[in-house]
Amino acid sequence: MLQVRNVTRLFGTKAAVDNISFDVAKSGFVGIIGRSGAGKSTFLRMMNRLTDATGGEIAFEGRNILTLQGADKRAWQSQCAMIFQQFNLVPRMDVASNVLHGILNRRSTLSTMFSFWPDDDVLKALAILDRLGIAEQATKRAEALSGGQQQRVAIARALMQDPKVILADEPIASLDPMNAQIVMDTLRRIHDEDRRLVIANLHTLDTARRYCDRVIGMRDGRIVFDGTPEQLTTGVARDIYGADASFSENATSTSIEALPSDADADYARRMLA
Ligand SMILES: Nc1ncnc2c1ncn2[C@@H]1O[C@H](COP(=O)(O)OP(=O)(O)OP(=O)(O)O)[C@@H](O)[C@H]1O
Repeated sequence: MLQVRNVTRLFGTKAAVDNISFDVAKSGFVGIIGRSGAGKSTFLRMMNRLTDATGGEIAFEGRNILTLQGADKRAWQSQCAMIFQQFNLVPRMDVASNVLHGILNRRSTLSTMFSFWPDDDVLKALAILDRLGIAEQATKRAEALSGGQQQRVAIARALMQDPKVILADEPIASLDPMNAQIVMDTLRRIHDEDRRLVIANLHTLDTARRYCDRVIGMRDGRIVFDGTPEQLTTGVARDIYGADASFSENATSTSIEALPSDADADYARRMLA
């Protein structure tokens, strides 16, 4: 399904992503972990063509998406939806319109300028909101919703594109544990029910273990681990994070069961800074 071959992204002389390769044979839920600056976001941004690669190839269903231009590139970006840490909604716009914006580039500028959306599109947006349990929020301004609800609106906007791939860049990093769980459950359900490939950058180990079929660990732009959640032991995690013996699992936890102690929270701040 996906072949990543020797992909590199340089910023000046520094390699943010350094010659990485991996395959995804069939649709799965893949987590990418690593400390801040490891290259996780840069990789997702290259996949979505928000950032150009310096070298390498990313083939999706046999086609190198790194060389696509113009309409082909836009079509790929529509098949490969992206969800961001900060939701990226239009705060003053109502929730349904935010969701409809997922297909903005498929509709004429004039009709979208006057907020004229075909009934079928509106019904589809409402059905997606209903599926994600937030249909009753459809007419509210996005800014009036909680963080967890806003992220579900962002997921709904992504689903509006009917994407084959969902890229989530630290989707729960701004959320409290309860909302983080709701958002991760939502992403997992979308994968399970629709078989869409999900690749999520995650900053917490317990989330990666709990939700992913496969975890890729990045450090200094390179892949230093690629395995199952079971293989992601504390020792392995210590290597990925470049941490010493004082490394604490709870320091990277957002689970409700494992809220960090003050000491762990302090440690986490230092690790993730
Ligand atoms: N536009 C840019 N210009 C220069 N350097 C950049 C740019 N974007 C990223 N970098 C650098 O590339 C490296 C990888 O950054 P990236 O954001 O991909 O890491 P990350 O693992 O996603 O970390 P974080 O979780 O903090 O976003 C970092 O050293 C970062 O400073």
